[in-house]
Amino acid sequence: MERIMDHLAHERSKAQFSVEEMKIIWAGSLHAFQVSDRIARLVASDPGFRKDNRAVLSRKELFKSALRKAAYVWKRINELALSEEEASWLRFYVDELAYAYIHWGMFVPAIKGSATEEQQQKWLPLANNMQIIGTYAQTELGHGSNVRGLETTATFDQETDEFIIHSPTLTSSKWWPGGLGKVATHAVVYARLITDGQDYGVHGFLVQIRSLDDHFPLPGVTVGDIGMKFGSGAFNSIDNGFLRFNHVRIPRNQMLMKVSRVTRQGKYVESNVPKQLLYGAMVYVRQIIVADASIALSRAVCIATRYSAVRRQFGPPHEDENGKGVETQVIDYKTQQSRLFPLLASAYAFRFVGEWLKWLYTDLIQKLEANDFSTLPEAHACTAGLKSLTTSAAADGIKECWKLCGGHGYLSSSGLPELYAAFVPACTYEGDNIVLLLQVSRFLMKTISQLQTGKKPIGTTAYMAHVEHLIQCRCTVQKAEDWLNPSVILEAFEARAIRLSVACAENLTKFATPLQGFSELSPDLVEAAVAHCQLIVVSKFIEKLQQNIEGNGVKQQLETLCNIYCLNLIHKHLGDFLSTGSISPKQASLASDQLRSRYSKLRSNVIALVDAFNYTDHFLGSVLGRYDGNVYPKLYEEAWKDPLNDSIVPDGYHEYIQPLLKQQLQNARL
Ligand SMILES: CC/C=C\C/C=C\C/C=C\C/C=C\C/C=C\C/C=C\CC/C=C/C(=O)SCCNC(=O)CCNC(=O)[C@H](O)C(C)(C)COP(=O)(O)OP(=O)(O)OC[C@H]1O[C@@H](n2cnc3c(N)ncnc32)[C@H](O)[C@@H]1OP(=O)(O)O
Ligand SMILES: Cc1cc2nc3c(=O)[nH]c(=O)nc-3n(C[C@H](O)[C@H](O)[C@H](O)COP(=O)(O)OP(=O)(O)OC[C@H]3O[C@@H](n4cnc5c(N)ncnc54)[C@H](O)[C@@H]3O)c2cc1C
Repeated sequence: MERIMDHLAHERSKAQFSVEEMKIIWAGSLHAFQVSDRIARLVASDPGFRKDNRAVLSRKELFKSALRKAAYVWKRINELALSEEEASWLRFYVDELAYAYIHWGMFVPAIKGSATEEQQQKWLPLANNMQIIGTYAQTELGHGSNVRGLETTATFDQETDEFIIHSPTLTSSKWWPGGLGKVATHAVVYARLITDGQDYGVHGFLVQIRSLDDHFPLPGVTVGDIGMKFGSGAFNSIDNGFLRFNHVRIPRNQMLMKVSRVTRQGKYVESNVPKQLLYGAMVYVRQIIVADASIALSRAVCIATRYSAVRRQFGPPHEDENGKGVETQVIDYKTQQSRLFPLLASAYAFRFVGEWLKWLYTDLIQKLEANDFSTLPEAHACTAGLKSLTTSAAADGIKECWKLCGGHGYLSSSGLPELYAAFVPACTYEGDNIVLLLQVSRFLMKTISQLQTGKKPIGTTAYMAHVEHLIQCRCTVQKAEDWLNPSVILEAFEARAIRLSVACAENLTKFATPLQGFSELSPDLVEAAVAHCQLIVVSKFIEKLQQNIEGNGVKQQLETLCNIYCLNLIHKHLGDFLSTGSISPKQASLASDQLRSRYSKLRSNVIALVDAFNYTDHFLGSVLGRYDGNVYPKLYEEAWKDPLNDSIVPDGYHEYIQPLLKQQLQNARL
């Protein structure tokens, strides 16, 4: 036991940089680090936030436990008079999916984004004080991705000055909204607005669905939970629900009227803001999900890295730091490094691109407030594309981390199965990842077509202004070290991205209609969108390194991580880089050489690099990822805690095992 604890300490002593300074870089600022660190410790030390029994609870127990925690969170927020920032850290570290995620993450933002000032003044105080609990009811049984296909209707009745909300078909039942099944009192419901006999498409409406006195559904409302979801624990603590309306009436002023409104006379009036703002809550949540992706991936990487340093298998006998003969740490196998280190690098890359995306979103909001809508298309493309790219990579990465931990990774106590089950739906919710990439490709094709009109591409598409150069340039790498030059990397990624996009644009012209072309070429368009999004991540990582980064050795570690992130992408997408002529086969081979050498350079720092995430053992929730590396005794201890071990002889022995054994014995005697 002692040896293993010493082992991680030895790993930490090998770090070539200041972990404390890296913690600040990871957190984003000294202030963010201090607040999050304080709240993380507060949560970890409070028995009310225990979560180690989650996997063995039944659905009902799990749900009730999540309700209890959500109420306790609210109590602590008020008792401690936490600021909004501290409160969101508290919810984050409690790490229990519950209705509050949707209430704060979608219901409140939808009101802020789509309601008029007057409506906000009425509804936001109620929501902010949790006098009402809200959900976001968009998706239906029959349509999720195709928002324009939603069937729920909101028909204006001029006589009573009300909207009648109705579910005309089974497929129009709302299906999936979190917190809807058993908790929410109100919902932002997306429905087709019909007035004067005309259908004006999907709009948002604020609808009360349960009584604030006895919690029963209001007349005309049928509501319930949609059932168990994948994995133990994970999303089963939350009540994703179904909802049907039978001619439910709401006052006219509960239509969210920032984008358009209906007058007392039933006239539909558009405001001067773009219709797409109706989808504003999705833009907001997608940028949050990019930050979630870096957190979920970094959690998994932290577990797999610490465990890989503790675990030993095979190998020529080594001497450890105390001169004892030991087997090889699995982290020293090159295959383990080539699977794990790119994931560590990705966690950092996603953190930085998430930080940038948050800036982009804040900038968008400021512009929208000044009636400047010019950056909305780019913000939509970036949030959609990066949400897709980072969640797909993080979900795959978590699964890889579990396999990197061998058999023990499959145990609930490793924390990895639940993390995977909780995160994998991020590839679907807030927009299916493929559907979102197709949105990005649409944006790219539009940008390319506008190049011919002389319109200058801006922001993340600014590189497209150099299309002529990027289409014909040749990569200058001649030796492996050349791959350490950021401008060489950047140009290779820009060349690959634009060549894939231009090829799609040219091929699209060969079809009878753009629609047909888009449909036939959609796999290629998705690849072009991925290339563009990877370029954004790469360029934001490189930009981060150009900032003033303090701390002993910190910048050097980030440079190595950036190199690994980029070179591994080249390695994984070699087909793209070679087929577009962005690099040559010889240069690809030099990139692989450089990648291997970066792994060796990173090796002694990896434990410190995951320590820099500053995750408490409570938050990690993993025996394999414990800070002290004391894995085996704790695994044994955890095993004893399983309810099956409550009794020596299992329940069912007398009914099913003993008679069987006796029968066999009798048969043998006959
Ligand atoms: C127990 C816990 C244990 C452990 C925990 C451990 C770990 C936890 C780990 C992770 C979990 C972490 C966090 C979880 C937190 C919260 C999660 C909780 C719940 C999830 C909540 C989910 C909510 C939802 O899913 S809500 C529903 C979302 N739905 C969608 O996203 C639908 C997707 N579809 C669309 O967006 C659209 O329909 C469309 C695909 C865009 C197509 O629409 P349409 O046909 O109308 O559009 P066009 O293509 O014609 O485009 C028209 C035009 O508009 C532009 N456009 C489109 N969208 C937008 C937009 N959003 N903003 C701006 N502009 C937009 C488009 O580009 C076109 O423009 P042009 O005409 O110029 O081309
Ligand atoms: C855990 C979880 C929580 C959720 N929470 C909420 C919530 O709070 N509120 C809410 O309103 N919704 C919620 N949702 C619903 C979610 O937003 C939708 O499931 C999501 O938008 C995907 O839509 P879909 O299910 O209709 O998938 P579909 O669109 O039916 O996708 C099925 C398949 O078809 C493909 N596909 C679809 N369209 C195209 C196309 N045009 N081109 C190519 N391929 C296509 C997809 O790639 C996918 O492979 C939640 C979902 C989950 C899993």
